[in-house]
Amino acid sequence: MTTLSLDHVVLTRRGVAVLAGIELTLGPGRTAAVMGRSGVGKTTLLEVACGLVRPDSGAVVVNGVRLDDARDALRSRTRLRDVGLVFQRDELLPELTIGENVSLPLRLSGAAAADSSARVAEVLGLLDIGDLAGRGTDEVSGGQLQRAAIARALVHRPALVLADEPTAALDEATAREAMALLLTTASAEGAAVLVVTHDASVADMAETTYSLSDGRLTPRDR
Ligand SMILES: Nc1ncnc2c1ncn2[C@@H]1O[C@H](COP(=O)(O)OP(=O)(O)OP(=O)(O)O)[C@@H](O)[C@H]1O
Repeated sequence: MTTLSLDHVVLTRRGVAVLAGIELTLGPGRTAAVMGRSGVGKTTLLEVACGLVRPDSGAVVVNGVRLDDARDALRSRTRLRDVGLVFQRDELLPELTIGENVSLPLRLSGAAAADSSARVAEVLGLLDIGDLAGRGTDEVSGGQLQRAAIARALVHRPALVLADEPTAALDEATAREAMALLLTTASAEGAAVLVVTHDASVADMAETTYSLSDGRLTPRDR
């Protein structure tokens, strides 16, 4: 089954066709990156892919659920259950520990505390931050914080992980390390990954890379 399918997706904002016929499919465990200059529509593409924003036309299917014409409740449920999201920064809650932050998607989907803690420990271990569960978000490095954000995106075993400039706040070496961990851990768990970034060295770590311009995706040579 296809994990993410965007079929002729069109979205106009303020008279500009930000997405002008996007075609993209990703299967389980596959990874893709989208590059493009600032304001070209990369974040918008992710918002449409997770059902947060409805396109004007075209079909968006995530893990077998058609989102573009689904009711709000189904779009929210699908996003909670089937999608993991990673952003650039400032996304972990400072009043919770690293472990508590990572457990949130599980707790929100109703998992029992005991089941959650075993899975949280597992996924923190996969990202090599198993010893940081009890720390506050201000007691770890930027790279460790981003690993925790990746752990949180993966903890509920989503079919699809969407990442918006996930390494932009990190130095080059830490960025590559975090991106490699995101791609390998997600793929090993069978999740498809779509990353948007302006950083070619980060994008090139995905199996396929595209450029977004004038509302369209074109495969990028590398
Ligand atoms: N909620 C909104 N309402 C109207 N226009 C918006 C909205 N969000 C974004 N836009 C516009 O849509 C276009 C695409 O924005 P988007 O954030 O997707 O770009 P981006 O490629 O992610 O940019 P950056 O790399 O700077 O984050 C921009 O022209 C932006 O001003």
